[in-house]
Amino acid sequence: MEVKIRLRMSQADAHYGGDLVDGARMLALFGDVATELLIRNDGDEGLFVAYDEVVFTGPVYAGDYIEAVGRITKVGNTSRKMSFEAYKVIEASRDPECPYKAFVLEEPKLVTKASGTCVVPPR
Ligand SMILES: C[C@H](N)CC(=O)SCCNC(=O)CCNC(=O)[C@H](O)C(C)(C)COP(=O)(O)OP(=O)(O)OC[C@H]1O[C@@H](n2cnc3c(N)ncnc32)[C@H](O)[C@@H]1OP(=O)(O)O
Repeated sequence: MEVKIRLRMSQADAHYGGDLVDGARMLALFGDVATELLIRNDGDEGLFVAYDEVVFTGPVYAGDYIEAVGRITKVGNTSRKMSFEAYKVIEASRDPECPYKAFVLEEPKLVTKASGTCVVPPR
């Protein structure tokens, strides 16, 4: 089972110079993907206990469209190990002369990957 969320990074998501979005924003998306995976798999929102890897592979800017995907990779007693990727699928213009231009990417760009573990109540 795979869960996918797609959304546009708004001006309110810009946190650093040049409208760069905080990397933690991608982790917030992964938290929502994890929650949906747990609801579908276990009927419970669960709790995120730990990430064992987070890699930011490309910048995200206000106006970019991001797809966050995740899946459960290992089922324990109460633990559910998961992997996640975030892809940029539409890129906002970085040209101040053409601020409304945007580009559909032929190939989605991997911007963040991660893996971690959530915990659900025992069955
Ligand atoms: C996804 C959510 N809907 C949204 C969120 O992100 S919630 C926000 C952030 N998370 C929290 O606020 C949770 C805070 N943590 C807790 O409340 C507790 O740590 C916990 C309830 C999540 C776990 O309690 P704890 O007593 O630590 O757990 P254990 O009984 O020791 O272990 C339970 C299973 O989890 C495995 N495990 C524990 N720690 C780790 C770790 N660091 N890395 C990987 N796995 C871990 C442990 O092995 C148990 O697995 P099994 O039951 O044997 O399968």
